[in-house]
Amino acid sequence: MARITLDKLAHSYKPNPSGPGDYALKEIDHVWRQGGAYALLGPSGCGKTTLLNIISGLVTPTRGRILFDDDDVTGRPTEARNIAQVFQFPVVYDTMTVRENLAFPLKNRGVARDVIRRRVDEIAGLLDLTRSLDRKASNLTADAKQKISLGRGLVRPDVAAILFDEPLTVIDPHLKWQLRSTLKELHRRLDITMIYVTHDQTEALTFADTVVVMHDGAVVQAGTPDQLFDRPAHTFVGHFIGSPGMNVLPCRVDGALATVEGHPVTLAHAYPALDAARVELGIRPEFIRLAPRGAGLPVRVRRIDDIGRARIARVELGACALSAMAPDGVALDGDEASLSLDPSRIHVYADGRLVAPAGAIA
Ligand SMILES: Nc1ncnc2c1ncn2[C@@H]1O[C@H](COP(=O)(O)OP(=O)(O)OP(=O)(O)O)[C@@H](O)[C@H]1O
Repeated sequence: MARITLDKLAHSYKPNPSGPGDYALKEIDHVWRQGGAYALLGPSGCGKTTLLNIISGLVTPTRGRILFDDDDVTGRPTEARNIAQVFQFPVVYDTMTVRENLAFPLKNRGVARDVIRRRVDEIAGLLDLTRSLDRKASNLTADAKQKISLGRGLVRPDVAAILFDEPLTVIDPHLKWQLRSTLKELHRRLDITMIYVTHDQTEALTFADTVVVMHDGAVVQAGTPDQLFDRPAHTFVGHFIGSPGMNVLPCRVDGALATVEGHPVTLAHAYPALDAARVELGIRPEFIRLAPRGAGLPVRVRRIDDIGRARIARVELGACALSAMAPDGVALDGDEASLSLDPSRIHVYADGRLVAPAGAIA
């Protein structure tokens, strides 16, 4: 069990990187606390697997260090790092029984037989594999095989961390929900640092206490699911998290007044003068209400989507497309309507980064 520190870590797959564009991972400083349940979330190609491979020792970083507690493991191979890994696709020994597969990592380390039996029974119970324990792994479904892989990752109680790389990819959709809850429960019981890589926000938000969001080779925010929703540190986070994501509207800001497409928008705070190429206002659809034409920002309604738990209006404010909540029973006259924005939920971004109001403590 360990705290994992990334110290000025950067990685390029090119032999002679010259600029930031040559780096799959830009410089990262981050601490994964002992016992934390983390998700590493981001779109395809943002550098998640590269970072995971650096933590596990499969890739040696171009620059920087990786520490397990105070121990510098940067140059050490995977076998010397005491890490368990679960990959996208099952890694099981087909000729062994499920019990033998689960016992393998413990047997390899000379753990006593009765301890192995107890631990294997416990993990099999948690993963609902008890009835299959004496069956050969070769005869099982892909779901069951991936559960064995999960079990092999979880069976050692002394690992520094368990790394999961999109572990539910092959799992049947109706089982995914159940397995995510099982993993969360296992994390509570086992007190092991877990890092779970995914591009799926639902998986990240249900599994993790802390979600680390990556974009274009950099960590743009690490926070609780609520923090990511309430105060996205970057427009990418606002847009990537949420369904639909945060609206991001080009604007001008002058003190406590923003101007969007020529219309004034009152802010809850005054902002300092912003010296940025791009100034934007961010607000989630949940904090914008659609109303019949009248007071508020004048918009044109393109369509209304019923997403089950709510109705989302897709509207245009001048050249800006945005989404807003359409309250039940709202009756519109033609396609013209108005929007009211909750000022306390509006954020201001300069070149993609969240700006603190004037006088606020960052
Ligand atoms: N072995 C490699 N050699 C060269 N470039 C690589 C290698 N592995 C990854 N890359 C590049 O590094 C960048 C980050 O890739 P990485 O696989 O870490 O992203 P990811 O977020 O895990 O994406 P995915 O979810 O698609 O696996 C991408 O531009 C990718 O093309």
